[in-house]
Amino acid sequence: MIRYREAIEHLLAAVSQLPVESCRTAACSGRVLAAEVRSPIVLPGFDHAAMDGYALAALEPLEPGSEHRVIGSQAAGDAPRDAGGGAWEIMTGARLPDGLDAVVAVERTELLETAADGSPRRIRLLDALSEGQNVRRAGVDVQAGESVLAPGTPLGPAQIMLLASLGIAEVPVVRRPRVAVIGTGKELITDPAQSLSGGQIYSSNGPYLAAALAMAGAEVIACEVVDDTAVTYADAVRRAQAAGADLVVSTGAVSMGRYDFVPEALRRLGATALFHKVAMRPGKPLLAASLPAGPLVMALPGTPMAVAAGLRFFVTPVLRAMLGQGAEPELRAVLDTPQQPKAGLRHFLRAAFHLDAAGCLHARVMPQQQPFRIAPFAAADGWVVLDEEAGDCAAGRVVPVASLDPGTGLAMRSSGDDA
Ligand SMILES: Nc1nc2c(c(=O)[nH]1)N[C@H]1C(S)=C(S)[C@@H](COP(=O)(O)OP(=O)(O)OC[C@H]3O[C@@H](n4cnc5c(N)ncnc54)[C@H](O)[C@@H]3O)O[C@H]1N2
Ligand code: MOO
Repeated sequence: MIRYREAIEHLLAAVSQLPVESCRTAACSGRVLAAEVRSPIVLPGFDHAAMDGYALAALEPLEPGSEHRVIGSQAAGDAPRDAGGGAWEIMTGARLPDGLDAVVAVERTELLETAADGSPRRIRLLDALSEGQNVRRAGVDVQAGESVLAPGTPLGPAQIMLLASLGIAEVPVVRRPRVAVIGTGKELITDPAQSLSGGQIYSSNGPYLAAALAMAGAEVIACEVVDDTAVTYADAVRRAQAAGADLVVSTGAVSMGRYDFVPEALRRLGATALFHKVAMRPGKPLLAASLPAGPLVMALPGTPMAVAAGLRFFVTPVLRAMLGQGAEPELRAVLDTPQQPKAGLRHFLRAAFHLDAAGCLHARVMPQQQPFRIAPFAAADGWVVLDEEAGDCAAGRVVPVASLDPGTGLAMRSSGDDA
């Protein structure tokens, strides 16, 4: 039985980054950037007004009470203009006429004279005005040629705003890992409209994995359930292979029972085992193997929390490697509930998080940690990880934590007041 770190090393040695493809900026949310993006233009593109008001030349600071003739009007979208020696009415976002360098907000002026059409002709300043006031200078946000996004960046709405503002229509992204999900067990019912009989249960691992894999950036190309035979399992793996899967994630049939045929089925397919059984709880019987012509197979134990821990702490790092991303940054929290983990095993525990008054993150390990229990998982905020040498953990110990799902930040649903 190997340890977690060693198992991850074996997995990462078996995968490499997937090919690069082009993606429309408008459609790139959830993708991972494959190459550095440099800006083709400056941002802002020209000196412009930050307020609706008047643009003036204020290299020599202007006195409160000074009066100025208004000779033109400039709105957002208007072409460059020469100031022509006077003040200009100006709107927020409008390009400053050449020769002007300061903007006074309209409410900080007194209107002395208007033209027949109602446009301002003469104004008085209520305050002093100096160069640069209420002006957004060209290039202060982004310089031309500046590196704005690094490879490996997950693209979301904020990055789309930046790319769109730079007029970048397409970006290089890493192809989504193609993942086939295979559930095993004749007890499983996949149609929620079907009523259960005898020892049947609704399959929850398939829908969970499909949702979690998508959040981790994968494309789920198949999600099926096979019965308890090595032949149907091997057929499903072959179908995944033919469909171009990079990864097969299966659940169940990897433990010690008479119907736990996955190791044998993979052997017969010519797969090379990377490891079987990891010193951890839950999910110990996890098996990983690689087929000669791909894909990598990660066979998670069927128990729902073994699937959840396997997805979060084994499949997610593999997908990150395929997407050209490094290891997830480690997060830590103060443990509120003392724990006595079994020595030599890594424990993945469901927990509720809250922030204390000082803004420090706390984790309360839920009392119901049995691996078959699904309800506490759906009520949890995330995971507490206790490593093999953690020993007895008193309250107050700082421990590693992780978000409940891959690809998300920490979220918490309680303020901690009820702690
Ligand atoms: N003699 C031993 N028995 C067991 C051991 C052991 O070391 N020696 N390990 C236990 C551990 S730990 C785990 S975890 C389970 C893993 O067993 P399998 O991977 O063989 O999984 P199954 O037996 O097929 O299923 C386990 C459990 O999960 C339910 N299940 C399966 N698939 C789904 C699904 N798609 N949706 C919802 N629930 C599912 C299944 O009905 C079983 O209840 O083995 C222990 N036994
Ligand atoms: O590792 Mo298993 O999920 O404890 O039952």
